Amino acid sequence: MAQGLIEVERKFLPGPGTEERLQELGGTLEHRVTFRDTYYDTPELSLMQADHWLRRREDSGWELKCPGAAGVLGHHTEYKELTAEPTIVAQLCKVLGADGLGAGDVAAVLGPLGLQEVASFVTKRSAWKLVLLGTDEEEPQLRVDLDTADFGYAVGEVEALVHEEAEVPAALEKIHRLSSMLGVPAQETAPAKLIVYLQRFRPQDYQRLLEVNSSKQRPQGTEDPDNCLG
Ligand SMILES: Cc1ncc(C[n+]2csc(CCOP(=O)(O)OP(=O)(O)OP(=O)(O)O)c2C)c(N)n1
Ligand SMILES: [Mg+2]
Repeated sequence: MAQGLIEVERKFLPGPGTEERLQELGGTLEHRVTFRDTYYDTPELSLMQADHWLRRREDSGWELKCPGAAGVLGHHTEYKELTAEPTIVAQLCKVLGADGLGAGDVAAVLGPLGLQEVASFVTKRSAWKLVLLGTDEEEPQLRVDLDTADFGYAVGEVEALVHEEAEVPAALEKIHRLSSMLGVPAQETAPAKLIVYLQRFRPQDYQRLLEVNSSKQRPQGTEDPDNCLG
């Protein structure tokens, strides 16, 4: 993927008819693929607490997702995806307040930055692409990924990749239109696979993240219907 693209996405819970509906809407199945993701963080989850998500995806390398202008907003998220290792290292040092580690390989700074594996799981994905009828055929084309993780959680995402913030509103409009055509209830949110993994297998870490997010997002004494962990 090109460096620094903005991923705008909305997650949903797929049903048994989702693939058929995608076909009816003119979607084409690009591929079915299986991959392992391993996520890294400090023991205190300093990266996740700062809404940064570092992972190595088998066969495609390192990636750091950093919040875009909106981060998590209502039912959609907006993240920059960094894939060039020197850029990832520079951003890790910035977020973790470390200096003088140079701009080398990510693997070489894991130890010095105190980063260790926090989650690892395999995903089976069917990847679809689709151009909505009635829109110009220019980018952003929409992508729909239907994922099933090896710990039994299935989640879908409608996604557009754009180059700059100015393109985000149009991408969002298309994402919401397609979500509705797929029968996704307007208020539905679905947690990321990693979040469900933490909830099931590292409940204390999950709780820690929840607390940090609640205190960041919620004015004192109000409800939290839209916690950003989904
Ligand atoms: C509703 C909601 N979604 C995501 C986040 C942030 N977040 C949680 S885990 C996480 C990292 C994993 O992102 P995700 O899109 O779930 O991964 P995946 O679909 O496997 O990778 P892709 O192939 O799309 O790059 C993020 C950004 C959040 N706080 N709230
Ligand atoms: Mg995603």
